[in-house]
Amino acid sequence: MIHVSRLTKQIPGGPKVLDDITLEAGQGQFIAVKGASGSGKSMLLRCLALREKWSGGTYVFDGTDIFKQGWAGIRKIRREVAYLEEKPVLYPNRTGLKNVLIGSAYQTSIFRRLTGMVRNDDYMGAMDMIEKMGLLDKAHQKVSNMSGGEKQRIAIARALVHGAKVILADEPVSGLDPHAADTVLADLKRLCKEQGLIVIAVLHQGDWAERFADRTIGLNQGRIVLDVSGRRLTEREKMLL
Ligand SMILES: Nc1ncnc2c1ncn2[C@@H]1O[C@H](COP(=O)(O)OP(=O)(O)OP(=O)(O)O)[C@@H](O)[C@H]1O
Repeated sequence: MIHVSRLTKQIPGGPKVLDDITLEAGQGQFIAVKGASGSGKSMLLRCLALREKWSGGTYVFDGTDIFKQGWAGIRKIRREVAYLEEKPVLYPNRTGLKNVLIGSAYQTSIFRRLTGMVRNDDYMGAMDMIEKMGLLDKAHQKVSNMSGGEKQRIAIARALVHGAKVILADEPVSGLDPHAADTVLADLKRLCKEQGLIVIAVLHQGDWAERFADRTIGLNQGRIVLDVSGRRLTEREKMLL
């Protein structure tokens, strides 16, 4: 469903930070990205989310050749590909439910943005998703009073309610305690299997990649040097990163 071919990112007047990346990801796959600091993990996710301009390459998503479609392609990515940062960007003084309902500007109709009105179906859809993320009792609590793991799960619920088919998560659990990290990753894995979601997550630390991912991709100096099914890396493979 995602087919990236020969993605290159050259910093103007600077180095090539992604070099000839070719990558496919199918529905229901949970892919971990590993690599040393500066290897290009965040840049890869940011390019897939179209938060960075590509210097070269083709990007086919869900059968659509994104760059050939102009704005329509960019809008498709904004709507269907969610980018989750380590500290999710939420409205701290609003409730979990409100945050899930709001969505991003690309996902919310102009009418709803102007009036703040919410259809009953949307309300129920948001509550269903919050329940799925195990946060029903926190739906009406302000996000500022939530833990890091709860905030991540609200951000995931928000992405899914607004139609995300892909979640790109940059170190989604690095600041969390082990139990909260496990909960977030287990939720993501379950959603992959239940909803055919594609998750691509930077999980460089610890053993999260081998415990939760179906596949691990390793980057070194902007190139893919490793692409293995979900298992522990051998000592030799770790040396490549
Ligand atoms: N705007 C920029 N201008 C110049 N260089 C940049 C820019 N953004 C990223 N880089 C460089 O691109 C390379 C890859 O950066 P990236 O943030 O993707 O690394 P990373 O693997 O995510 O690292 P970390 O694990 O430390 O977050 C780095 O060498 C970084 O310095």
